[in-house]
Amino acid sequence: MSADAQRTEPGVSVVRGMKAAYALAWQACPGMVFLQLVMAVIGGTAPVATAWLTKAALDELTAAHPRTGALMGMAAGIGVLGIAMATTSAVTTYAQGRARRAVGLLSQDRLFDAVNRMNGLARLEEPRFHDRLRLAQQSAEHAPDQLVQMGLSTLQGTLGIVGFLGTLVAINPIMAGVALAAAAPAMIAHLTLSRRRAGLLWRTSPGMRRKLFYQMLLTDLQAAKEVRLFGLGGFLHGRMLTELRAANDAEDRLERGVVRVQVLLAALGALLAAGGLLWAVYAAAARTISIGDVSVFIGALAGLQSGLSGLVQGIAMGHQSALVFHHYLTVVGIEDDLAGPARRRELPPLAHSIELRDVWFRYGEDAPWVLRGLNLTIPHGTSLAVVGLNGAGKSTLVKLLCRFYDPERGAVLWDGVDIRDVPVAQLRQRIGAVFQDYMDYDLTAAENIGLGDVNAIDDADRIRAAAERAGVHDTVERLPAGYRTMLSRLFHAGDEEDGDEEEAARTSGVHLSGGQWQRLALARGLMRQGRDLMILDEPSSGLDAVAEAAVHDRLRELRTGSTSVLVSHRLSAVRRADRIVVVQDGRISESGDHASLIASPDGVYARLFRSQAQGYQEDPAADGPGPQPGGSETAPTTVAAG
Ligand SMILES: Nc1ncnc2c1ncn2[C@@H]1O[C@H](COP(=O)(O)OP(=O)(O)OP(=O)(O)O)[C@@H](O)[C@H]1O
Repeated sequence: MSADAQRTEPGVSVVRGMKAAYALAWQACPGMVFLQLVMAVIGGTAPVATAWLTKAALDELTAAHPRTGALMGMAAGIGVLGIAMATTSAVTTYAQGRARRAVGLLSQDRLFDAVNRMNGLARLEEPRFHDRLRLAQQSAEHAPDQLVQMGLSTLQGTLGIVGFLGTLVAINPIMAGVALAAAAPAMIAHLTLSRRRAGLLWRTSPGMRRKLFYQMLLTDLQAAKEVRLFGLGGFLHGRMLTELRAANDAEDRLERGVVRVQVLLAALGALLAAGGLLWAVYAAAARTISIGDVSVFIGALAGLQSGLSGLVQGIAMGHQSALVFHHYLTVVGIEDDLAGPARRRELPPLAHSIELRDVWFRYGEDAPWVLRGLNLTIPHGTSLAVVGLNGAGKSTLVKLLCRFYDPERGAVLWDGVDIRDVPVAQLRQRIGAVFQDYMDYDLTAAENIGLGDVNAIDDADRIRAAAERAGVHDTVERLPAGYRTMLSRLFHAGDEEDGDEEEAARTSGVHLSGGQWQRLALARGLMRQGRDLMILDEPSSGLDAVAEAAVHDRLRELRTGSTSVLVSHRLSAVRRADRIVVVQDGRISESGDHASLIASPDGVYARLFRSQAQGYQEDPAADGPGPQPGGSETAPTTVAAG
């Protein structure tokens, strides 16, 4: 086995995995697990009883004076056992299906409960976490069921094996010992292979996620424009196949090893069976055993061999499932990526100020510092605007205010209380926000707004008021079904089973423009109006000039007297904030109101303001002599949108 395959599963406890999977199955559906247990006992004992009854019947038949009554009884017994064995399979399949569905539901519930328990963003940014989550999802669906099946087939197999083994020992103990010993190498080989398979799943997981990513790009509506215009289809398709081929190659290599092992084991089993048959024929000819003995011996040897082989394969499969189930257990047991409070405190309604005190932050131990000892105070009831060049750290500052990450050094204080000491949910209850990278939800227009305060998702008046404040009410009203319109071309509104296709067509398939989506996001943020802190990170970048001016006028009214942070590159939007700060080199480099900042001509703010203002002034070159003859060959025609 490659060292890598071993390395992928450090410290995995198979026993722990099995125990947890059994507990999960039992909690999800005890009745069906018990039914499977009963069926396993019947399935394990019936073949042995059939073999013995067959022997007795054959011996009776070859006896000097066969008793008809006894023979009929034995034949009836064999028939009943046959019916029992035939029906167990159907009942087991039913019980298995119900248990699998119940386990799937419970395990997915626990898995996503654990994902929701993570309050920060850091873990979701770890590729390895996504690899683990993918395997956790897969194994949550299958592993408990596979482990239950393994347990039951082990029980069933063991019962059969004990019966057949006892039979063989009675007739030929040496043959029994040999058959048993032959199972040991098979067990070792299968366990090794199952460990390698689990290791392979872990190692190919990044590639399989990349494959899913390329697949998603090939079918995603949002990506479709670039994919088609830049002709990326073939490129992405090729990359997808490369990932798939790499995973297939690794699997093929493993399967070649598996086939070698299986051929060897099958040859060993056939040799053993042939040896047993030869011995039985020889012994019967020599009259040391009866014809019935030959029958039961052959049946018992075949039964023992197939029982042992099934047992070994079942254990190996369970072993592999337990190894993969380890990913599920890891995710379910995962700790919040934000540290718990050193001393828990309640968060008071904001009365004085929010302060970032000597905040140092970077996105990873090897990543460069984004904030380097930043100090900033946001007094209660004032509006603050944050400006700076791309990558200066403005959005990072906002993310620290929402406690999506904790500073590496320094603290964020809310009326003097370190926000690490209060429950995260309490902090976020007090904050309203519109993010730069807001979401477009494939839901109805009302839901897209109502999600801003999920408790009020059915409150039509509040949703409408938020839409009006964001200047999107008229747009929504004009949609085919108003606020009930589904903003998606991927899903229908409501239940398709209702059969109201006309209504479905009316409420589905509407797609908004970029600016309209942004105003919906703004309305969503405004559902939380009246919270202690309002954060607006580029809330108007996609709006047309008229809408932007109108939105900012409204936002200014809303922000008056409340505490707000506005991040924007549009300096026309920030100029009326109570205070403007410039983030540069991880610190606040300038601070003041518009007039005082513009008065320092060499300052970053003044330079940014001048360059934006110049952009709106007349461009002398535009009034020049116009295109020269032949110039159209070199000058491309451009169409600007947005
Ligand atoms: N999740 C992240 N993981 C790693 N680095 C990040 C992450 N988010 C941002 N960064 C880095 O942190 C720095 C600051 O990013 P941030 O988004 O805060 O800048 P910004 O001032 O808001 O920029 P912009 O004006 O372009 O929106 C950038 O160098 C960026 O590459």
